[in-house]
Amino acid sequence: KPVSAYSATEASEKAKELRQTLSKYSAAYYTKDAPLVEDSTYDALYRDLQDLEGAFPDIITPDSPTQKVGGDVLPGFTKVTHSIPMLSMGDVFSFDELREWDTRLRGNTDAEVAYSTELKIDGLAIDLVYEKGQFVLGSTRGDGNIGEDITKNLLTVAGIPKTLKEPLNIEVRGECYMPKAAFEALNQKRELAGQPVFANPRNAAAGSLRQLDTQVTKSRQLAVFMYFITKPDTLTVTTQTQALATLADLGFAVNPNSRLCATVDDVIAYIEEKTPLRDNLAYGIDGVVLKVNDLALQQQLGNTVKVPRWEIAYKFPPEEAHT
Ligand SMILES: NC(=O)c1cnc(N)c2cc(Br)sc12
Repeated sequence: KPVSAYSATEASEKAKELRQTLSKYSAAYYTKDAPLVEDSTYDALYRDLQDLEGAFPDIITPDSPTQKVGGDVLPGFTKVTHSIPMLSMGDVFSFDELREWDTRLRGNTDAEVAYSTELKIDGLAIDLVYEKGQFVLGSTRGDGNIGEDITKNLLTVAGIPKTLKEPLNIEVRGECYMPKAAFEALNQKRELAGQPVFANPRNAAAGSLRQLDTQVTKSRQLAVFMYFITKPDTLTVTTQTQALATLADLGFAVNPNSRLCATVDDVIAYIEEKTPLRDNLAYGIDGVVLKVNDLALQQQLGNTVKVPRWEIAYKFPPEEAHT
């Protein structure tokens, strides 16, 4: 029955039952040679638990299979070890924090600092590998080092060329998302079919991509915005703005709202300009990303244990609950 039909108590009981069932199934899957159920059954129950937890966050328990560190790799998917870790990103929640971050960064280098300022798409990170211009491997972020092979599913997603305009060996990263209109239509359909609805477009995109049934993925109208080339030295790309232009030239969907900002004041002006447009965008965004534009300087600044020093996400205040 739809998640919206559950009372908090029922949701908590149903979640407990799902956790027990899922851990029984995954124990059998990983320890015994014969799984107890089809992957698709496991995935469906896993998603039901995710949907319930999405609608009733306080029923989430630390031992829930959905809470494994860094997003566990679902059974049924081949694992992919990323060539370069897919790090997450630090974030700030106010202009004052953003200015502090900018001051600290400028204190770390004598070089000129300019920022490529980009919208933070509310989807899930993906990695795409091309060999001689052919798309050969697509994967999720997973825990940052090991993700899931979702190549077949990504072949159904708009904005991902199967063949590049040049026979390049290249690896690119971006965000896969479900457009708001597709999200609304999907939830209406699920509601009518008595299936649990998705809590938000990001969950819907994740659930649609991490599907073992590619036909389901194909039906979900997913799209991407690409924003990162992991091996730019194979190209004459030395800045992030050039990387974005190159991605577009190669046939990838690139978000049109990026801007080169010379100072943090320019970034704040960009944020103030873009924030009111948020509700009119065809896709969800949850903030703005600043990246040091010069790629050599990014390397020089490096990463902390968890996140790069050369980029930060300014997160929008949580949107008032949609009625
Ligand atoms: N434009 C960007 O760099 C960008 C956009 N949307 C996102 N969700 C993310 C996440 C990381 Br990590 S970077 C980035």
